[in-house]
Amino acid sequence: MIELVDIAYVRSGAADLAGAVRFATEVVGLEHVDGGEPGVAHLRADGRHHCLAFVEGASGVIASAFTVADPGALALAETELETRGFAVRRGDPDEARSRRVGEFVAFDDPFGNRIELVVGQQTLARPVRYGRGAGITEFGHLCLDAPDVAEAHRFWSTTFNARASDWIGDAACLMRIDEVHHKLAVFRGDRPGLCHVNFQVAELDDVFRNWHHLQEHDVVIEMGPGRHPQSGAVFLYFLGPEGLTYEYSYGVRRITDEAAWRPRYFDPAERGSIDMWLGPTQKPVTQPQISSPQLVPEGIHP
Ligand SMILES: CC(C)c1ccc(C(=O)O)c(O)c1O
Ligand SMILES: [Fe+2]
Repeated sequence: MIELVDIAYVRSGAADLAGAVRFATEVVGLEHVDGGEPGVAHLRADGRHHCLAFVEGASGVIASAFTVADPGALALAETELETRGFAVRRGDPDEARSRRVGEFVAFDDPFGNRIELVVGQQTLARPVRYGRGAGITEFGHLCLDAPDVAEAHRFWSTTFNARASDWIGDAACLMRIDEVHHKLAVFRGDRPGLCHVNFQVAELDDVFRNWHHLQEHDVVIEMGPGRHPQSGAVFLYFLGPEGLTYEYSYGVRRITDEAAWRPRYFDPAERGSIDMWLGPTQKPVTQPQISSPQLVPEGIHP
């Protein structure tokens, strides 16, 4: 079994790179870390060098990345995935540099979501220079689409150390890799893609201040403010450029007594199963996976 230590980043294609960066900084509140790399923009939320990278090109998610402990663990993960029949590709040094990691490997999950496993993700020592005072404290979780959520859970919990924290019937599974209620979620969707990226905020007030800010900037609010009964977090989902859905949330549960926790099964048909405040709910817009069937380096897709 491969041990995921943390989430690392999401890498997304942006047809309008400047527009995607403007939104991520001025509206969402992330920092643009100027790496002097033409066509690539890195956005920072916490100690990580970046948790979101936009790459100029077709819109769509390129990869979602997780950290493993060290180069030895990465080599073992590579072998383990190959043994399980996955095609695995080692990133080359230029690609690793662009991701600000020491090494990485890429593979597709059984549903076609491109996943990268990384080691040596760069940390920046200086405080984050947030684009605005949204109250962001950290990159909270990422949510992928898959047509069969139970099968996705089986994959993530047998190949990796992900554990189901809660289920929303066959519509979604929220999985933890540490004490945080979930750092990975899977939502039922016909095609592979990124359902949303989540940023935690410091205070309940931040969620509501951000709600007003988004409305003043004519941003499409997809859901919320509301409260998820699963993590207990107060949430707000909104749609950014390039079809990327962002979520702010405050107050996510921590599961500190691992042995005592039992996943709960919420009925998606019950009003309140997604929002305890009974607001209107809908599936967030998914950013489709850019198809790269051959696991070849970026830029040389046939
Ligand atoms: C609607 C999605 C899958 C969802 C459900 C619950 C939580 C939570 O408990 O925090 C989320 O963050 C979600 O994204
Ligand atoms: Fe979420």
